[in-house]
Amino acid sequence: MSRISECFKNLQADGQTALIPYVTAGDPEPWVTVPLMHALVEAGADIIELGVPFSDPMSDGPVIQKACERALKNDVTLDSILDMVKQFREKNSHTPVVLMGYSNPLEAMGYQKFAEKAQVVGVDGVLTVDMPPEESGEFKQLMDSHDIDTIFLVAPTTSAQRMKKIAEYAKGFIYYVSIKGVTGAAALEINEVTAKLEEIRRYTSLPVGVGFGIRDGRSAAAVAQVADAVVVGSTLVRCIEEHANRPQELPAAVASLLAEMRHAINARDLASVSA
Ligand SMILES: O=P(O)(O)OC[C@@H](O)[C@@H](O)c1c[nH]c2ccccc12
Repeated sequence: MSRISECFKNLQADGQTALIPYVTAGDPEPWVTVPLMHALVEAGADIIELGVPFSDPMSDGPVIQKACERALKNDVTLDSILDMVKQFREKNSHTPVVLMGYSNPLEAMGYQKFAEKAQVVGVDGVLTVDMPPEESGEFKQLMDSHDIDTIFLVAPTTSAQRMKKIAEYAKGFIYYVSIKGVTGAAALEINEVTAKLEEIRRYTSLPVGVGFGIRDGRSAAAVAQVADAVVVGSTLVRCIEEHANRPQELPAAVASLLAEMRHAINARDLASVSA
């Protein structure tokens, strides 16, 4: 069983929801990423979504776009990111790491080489925003044969027919993008999300995570009531931006934001158990 499936299985057994922070690798400086990942785990992260910075991140809003720019200015490459995962694994063998980004950097390395390296350093999943499952053939096969889960996005506009296709191709979990638009946009609408998750679950028994528009403990706790995982990106990345010129303080500051969300989710979980 993959590290991701194992993680969800354990959480579900305890009636808990996964908390998945997104951070861009190498932002604001390469050395920060590994200590930040450890701090996030300590603050309650169950899975880490590590962004591979890209020069043209078309699904990302200004906050994550700027994070990509900061990281790229430091010459962060896919190779150096794989090295960060390797370093992270020296002290953490249980927290799944999902590489999240656009297909271009993976293509540039070559899918075969990427699959081999990613498996060796301990990457558990990949989410390539601009690669729809129908076009993922060779890539997906390589990920499968190297035990790396392929995670795909479902959007509010995704048709039932495409949901079926995505459910066929997805491994690990399915990522439901709660709102149309880019990362860091408006707040999500919980009733709409609830209805959509019901629909997605008709097609898959995989866990379903929700991201986009989760900004605080309240929205995290609300989503946790209906989703298997809560993904938080821009709120954390904004905190990284604010600490860009005092990076020593950054891991603790970002971790404390995440810890607030963890507490809010747990409080709700407990309330619903006793209700
Ligand atoms: O930033 P938000 O609104 O909290 O949403 C999570 C999101 O940042 C993260 O999962 C992500 C970063 N880049 C993406 C591109 C597409 C889909 C998702 C993402």
